[in-house]
Amino acid sequence: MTVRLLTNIGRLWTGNDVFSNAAILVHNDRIAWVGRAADLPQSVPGVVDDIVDVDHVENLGGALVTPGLIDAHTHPVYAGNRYAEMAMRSGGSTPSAITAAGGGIGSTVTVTRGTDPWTLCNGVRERLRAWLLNGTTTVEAKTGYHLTRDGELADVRLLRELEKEPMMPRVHVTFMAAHVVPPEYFGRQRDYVEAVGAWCADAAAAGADSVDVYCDEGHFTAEEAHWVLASGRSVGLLPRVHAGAYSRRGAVQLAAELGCASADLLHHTTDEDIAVLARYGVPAVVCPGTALQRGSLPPVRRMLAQGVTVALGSDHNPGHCGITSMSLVISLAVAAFGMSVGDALRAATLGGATVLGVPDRGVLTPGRLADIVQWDADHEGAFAWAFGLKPRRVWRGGTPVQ
Ligand SMILES: N=CN[C@@H](CCC(=O)O)C(=O)O
Repeated sequence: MTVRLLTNIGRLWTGNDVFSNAAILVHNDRIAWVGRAADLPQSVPGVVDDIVDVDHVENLGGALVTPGLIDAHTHPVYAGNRYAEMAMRSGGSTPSAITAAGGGIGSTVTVTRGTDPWTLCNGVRERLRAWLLNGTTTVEAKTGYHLTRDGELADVRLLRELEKEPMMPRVHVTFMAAHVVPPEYFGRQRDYVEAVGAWCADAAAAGADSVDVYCDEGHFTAEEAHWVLASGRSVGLLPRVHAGAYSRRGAVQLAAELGCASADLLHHTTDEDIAVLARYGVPAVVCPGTALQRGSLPPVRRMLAQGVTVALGSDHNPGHCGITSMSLVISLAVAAFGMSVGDALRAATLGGATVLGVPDRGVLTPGRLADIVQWDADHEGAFAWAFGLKPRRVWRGGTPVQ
């Protein structure tokens, strides 16, 4: 049993309250008490009889403290890179020109399939570690670059195994074999959709938490997405959907119909879509890094105004965006989506916890996980200023990350 007191916190942004001159008492992996240091009780029943007897006292030097950040949308299981494709796109090349030059998602599928598991594992480990060191204590991570039954299931297991290692964030594993149609199924898209539906039970058994489908032009129709998501839901996976990244193809309505845990990206979203999200309580995951890359921004302020729960994601993937810093994502959300710092920080903490169905985190209150970040600043406004505010220290479940 370990009791840890974090004290001399200049500004504590808990997600529910803001305290100045604050302290946090941590008992094992959970928060035991938070508040103004002046109100710290002498004893906390079941935790410590006398506050002078805590095992560790850490002076945070007047810094800003927040909950550990949560990245609600990433694609980290891949090998290789597509830097040349990024350069082409920046120079105005069309998606068909990029594909003709050997780029696109299919090229990552080829490289990932040809990479040995050890090398793939090392790459994913490095990425996940970067998230944690940047202050993100929970990462949603999708499969989707093997697109074979065995490869996708190995990806699920890889993520589950990596999460157990030291220096890793918590991982929410999403099975996304329905990313694109792989080459061996060209001309047989329906067969692939049915195969993926059947693989969902294996993915759940391998440890996946969610199932996701890319419902968009050049990917899957709403009817195909329905098949896969309903299959996943029937075996206990949380359904989520890539909706409106390039075009509106009925994904928002589908998300409402299936009670999806999230509709993601949402660049092409009308007021009617927003009303559907609000009415059916479907949270939105928005990703400023890739929205800026594509030059089409989701109407986030209108979503918030209509009461839609918003979470933020990096949308880290090999083809568009290498961000592993949610503090940078917060800066971009403020600058590009016009979110207030408070709304963006909430979307990167409580919003993510809501979307991932993990009520044990995202807010610093007694009983929640002690996933905590001390930042190199004394006010949360620094997130808007810094474009990549750095953590000074991160605790995962009460344990300092070295
Ligand atoms: N967000 C998900 N997938 C990306 C593609 C990923 C890639 O290009 O590898 C997309 O939006 O297109």
